[in-house]
Amino acid sequence: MLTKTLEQTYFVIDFDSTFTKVEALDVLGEISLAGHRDREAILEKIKIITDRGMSGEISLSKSIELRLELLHAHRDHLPALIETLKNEISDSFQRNREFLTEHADHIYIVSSGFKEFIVPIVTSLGIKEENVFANTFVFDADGNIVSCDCENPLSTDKGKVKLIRDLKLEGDIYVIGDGYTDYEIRESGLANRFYAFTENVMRPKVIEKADHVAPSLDEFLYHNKLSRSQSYPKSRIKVLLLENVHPVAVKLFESEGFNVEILKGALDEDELIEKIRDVSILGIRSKTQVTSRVLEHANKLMCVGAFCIGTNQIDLKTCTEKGIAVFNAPYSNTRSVVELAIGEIIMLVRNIVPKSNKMHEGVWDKSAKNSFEVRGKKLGLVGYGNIGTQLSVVAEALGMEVYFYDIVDKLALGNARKCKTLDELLAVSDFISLHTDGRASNKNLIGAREFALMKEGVIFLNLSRGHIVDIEALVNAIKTGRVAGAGVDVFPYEPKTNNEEFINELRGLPNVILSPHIGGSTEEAQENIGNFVPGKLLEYINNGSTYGSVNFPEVQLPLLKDSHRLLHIHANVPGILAKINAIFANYHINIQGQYLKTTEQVGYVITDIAKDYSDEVVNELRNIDNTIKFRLLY
Ligand SMILES: NC(=O)C1=CN([C@@H]2O[C@H](COP(=O)(O)OP(=O)(O)OC[C@H]3O[C@@H](n4cnc5c(N)ncnc54)[C@H](O)[C@@H]3O)[C@@H](O)[C@H]2O)C=CC1
Ligand SMILES: O=C(O)CCC(=O)C(=O)O
Repeated sequence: MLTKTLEQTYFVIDFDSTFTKVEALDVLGEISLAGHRDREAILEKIKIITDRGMSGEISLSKSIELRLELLHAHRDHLPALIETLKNEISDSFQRNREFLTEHADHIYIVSSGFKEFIVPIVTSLGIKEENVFANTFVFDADGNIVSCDCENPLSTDKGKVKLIRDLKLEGDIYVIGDGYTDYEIRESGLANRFYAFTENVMRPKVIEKADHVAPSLDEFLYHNKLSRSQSYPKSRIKVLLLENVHPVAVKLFESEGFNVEILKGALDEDELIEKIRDVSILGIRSKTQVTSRVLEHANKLMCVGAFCIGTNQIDLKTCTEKGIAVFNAPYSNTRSVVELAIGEIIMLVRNIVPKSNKMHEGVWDKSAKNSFEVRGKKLGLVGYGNIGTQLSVVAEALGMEVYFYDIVDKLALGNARKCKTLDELLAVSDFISLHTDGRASNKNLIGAREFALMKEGVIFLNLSRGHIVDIEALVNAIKTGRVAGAGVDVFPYEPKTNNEEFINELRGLPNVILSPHIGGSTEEAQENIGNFVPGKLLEYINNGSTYGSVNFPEVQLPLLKDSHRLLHIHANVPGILAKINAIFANYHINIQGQYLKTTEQVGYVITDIAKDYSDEVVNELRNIDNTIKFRLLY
């Protein structure tokens, strides 16, 4: 539908840092200088020379000459170089092989690099060898690379201009490249447009001269309405990742070509309102509040990823009303919380923290008074979900008797005993650990009344959500000795960043372990979450699947193949599916696959159809009454 063949247009594409992610001579240096004692220093020099040449600071011929001198390269190094470059082809070129082969007659690779490595790389993606214009190495009798073919215009300044002039191409010329020498073709008047390619490097001097900036080949193809692998260039889709999510998540989005912004801390409501306007994918952890006010300004937002378990910080109802799918990571950090809880239970019942603090002050206080084993003691779990149940199993392995209370009827694991009421659990337990979710109605679930029901000298843990415990009541219970030790990881108010002071009445109390909401903060958990949540978000963006969403009708869709997928999100009112299908019938469109799932609030209809259909179909679908969001994928 969006394809257009530009019969008379030639695409002139640069190689280094455009077709590939890297500068090939830098890579050759890494290979040829392996084992050289000044390798790093020489490589740095080569990089500087490359950059100076690309940004037009020194002449091209000078840059080639200086680099070849430093390289000490040999013919035998070339196979390894080619192997490396094969893995370094720019992602958007890899994705758009179809464009490269379809337009092979009109695609020219013009580079001041060298044919010896360029030809094998570009021909592997369908470029014609006769359309590759580049330098060639000169070898000495022993196979050392000593120079380049001086007759070739591409080894001289303005060489690309000379070459294009000599080619006498009849038609429009669009140049795609990252370097100043690519822009020079446009400057000379020989090219109609110059696209500064920034997927791998950004050169301000080049960008300022460009007719258009292309963060990926998809953007170039989209701009020219050419056939492409992405219906909408991902470089135009902004991803905002807050609260220091694991770098693996950033990489996953970047390698798909998204425009990613990362911030270490959380943002407050007003700051987020400012940022959210042009954001399509938002990633947060537990601190960022995605309120209805924020969502009012989130006109482009398609999905939110909570890089944690809890989603109480997100206004899920408003997200659903606005057609924004929300995902979380329900299991990835549960083990980490369980291990911390077990560790704290033992530390608290042995009074280790006050003892350790005294030792640091030089006080040796050896005594068994008020120190106990956990074996045979009663552990009461409030909330028997993913964390509560795992803790139940591990605690039993330590010989503890487990009691639990959950508002939902849950299967007891091992020998754990179900309590009928919270009060019953509070009265029986030597240790109480909270593992409920953070729903609003759980606010102050544990307050003065509940502490009064607990055994004298109970050990109390909250690693779930801060608002579940009335802090003032906990402080009183500690001061009166009702609570002999407490482990608190979560607080009603938590600092937004590591630079903000932690202010709380629990500070300074004896035998109280305070931790900065790190129950789930282990390398393992964060890496797992960093893989899991982007996986869900990308499945939704790329394929429409909502499996695992916490607020959307869940569908696991087949991969899209040879068809276009139309995603229609609407308020769940009668008759929408009929209206959608009436439009397909009116336009004689054959449906290749259709899926419908609803929740109380919304309906989600996914329809796969053949590629040939008119724009009116899309317009009519978008305009059905009660439509919340419409998306097209191919
Ligand atoms: N400190 C940290 O870094 C972390 C904290 N968490 C928090 O831990 C909590 C538990 O997580 P999961 O076990 O994965 O959640 P989950 O959703 O699997 O389990 C929560 C359980 O609590 C029950 N529940 C809710 N309200 C209750 C109430 N008033 N009384 C009794 N039971 C109630 C639910 O029925 C459910 O079975 C959540 O609040 C989560 O946000 C999770 C991971 C890390
Ligand atoms: O690691 C975080 O930021 C939050 C962990 C948490 O509380 C959760 O997963 O619910």
